[in-house]
Amino acid sequence: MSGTGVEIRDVARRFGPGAAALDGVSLSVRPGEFVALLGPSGSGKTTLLRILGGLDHADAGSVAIGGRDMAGVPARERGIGFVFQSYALFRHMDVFSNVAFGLRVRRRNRPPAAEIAERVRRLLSLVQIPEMERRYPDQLSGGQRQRVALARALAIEPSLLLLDEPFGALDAQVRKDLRLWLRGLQEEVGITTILVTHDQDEAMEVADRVAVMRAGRIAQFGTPDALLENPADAFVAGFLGEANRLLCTVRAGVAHFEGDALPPLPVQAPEGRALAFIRPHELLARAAPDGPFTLRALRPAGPGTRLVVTGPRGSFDAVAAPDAPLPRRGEPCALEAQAARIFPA
Ligand SMILES: Nc1ncnc2c1ncn2[C@@H]1O[C@H](COP(=O)(O)OP(=O)(O)OP(=O)(O)O)[C@@H](O)[C@H]1O
Repeated sequence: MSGTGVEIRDVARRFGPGAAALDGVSLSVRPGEFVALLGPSGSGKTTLLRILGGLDHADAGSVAIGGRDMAGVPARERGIGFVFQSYALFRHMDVFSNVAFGLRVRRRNRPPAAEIAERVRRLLSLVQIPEMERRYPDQLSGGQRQRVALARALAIEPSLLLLDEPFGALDAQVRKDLRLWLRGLQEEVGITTILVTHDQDEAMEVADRVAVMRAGRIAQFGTPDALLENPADAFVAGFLGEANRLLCTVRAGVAHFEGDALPPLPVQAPEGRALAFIRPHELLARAAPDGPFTLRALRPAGPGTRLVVTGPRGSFDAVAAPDAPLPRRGEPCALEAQAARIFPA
């Protein structure tokens, strides 16, 4: 198995008179890359995945997989493996038959039965459930079912794997284990993978690059680090990671915070009213007898303690200044921003 590149150019899709589900989306995915489509509900993630898979069509624009234009190419001829959250296994078939299904129904290039059996067993051991081939789906846990769904998707040796919230129904710890395992598996087989999720931890943890979607467009496409460090706009800055928001005015390269809540901060931003996004680790709190804030909570207590402080302009997540003693609950304190991302308000 090896991955192919995917080229999406100016794809648009509209389902009715309202806003477009996709409004001019372009994205280049490299062979073997793991890309996450991340965005709020209704931003167009699933629609884009369905168009890639040939389950829906674009009204405009083009999709090429492995350099081949997909216009008019039916889903089953695209060489794509799918795993959807709701993509139930065939309940009347055991695990072996579920995984073998895509090979057995082939009209052309159907491998002989012995080869199918060998391939199915290899896949079941790859997804680490070799001993379950005679079980039926309702005799499996949710995580085991998703592994079978993955084995079934991989059985046809696709060059592209499309995953739509594959772990959505699982509890938090199983989700975490399975996504790390999936990333390892993806590296092992080298298959180009596109994962739809609305869980930013999931996207940031497994993907080489993340496409943040908003209202049918790609707000930003980049590595997890680049998105956190250099968000393209206020939406991405607010959507990814935690951030305190404060209004400010930028004058001569210095941000002056509303109500002088924090000391002025040198910034590189256009003049005028702006919204500052300050990550908790960039906001230092220290005890100050006449400080405008009050320490309300420490969470969790112990190493890496985060502080919650409140003041006239709401509540902020901060960390204790390293050069000062940890403030006590109820004590007045002052805040200082070490860095901020600034966007016009
Ligand atoms: N078959 C359809 N008919 C009408 N509208 C649709 C259809 N499919 C999607 N839409 C609309 O297109 C927009 C994008 O939907 P899509 O399912 O792609 O979003 P999403 O980002 O995957 O959301 P979620 O995270 O909730 O699954 C939404 O406004 C949705 O209501």
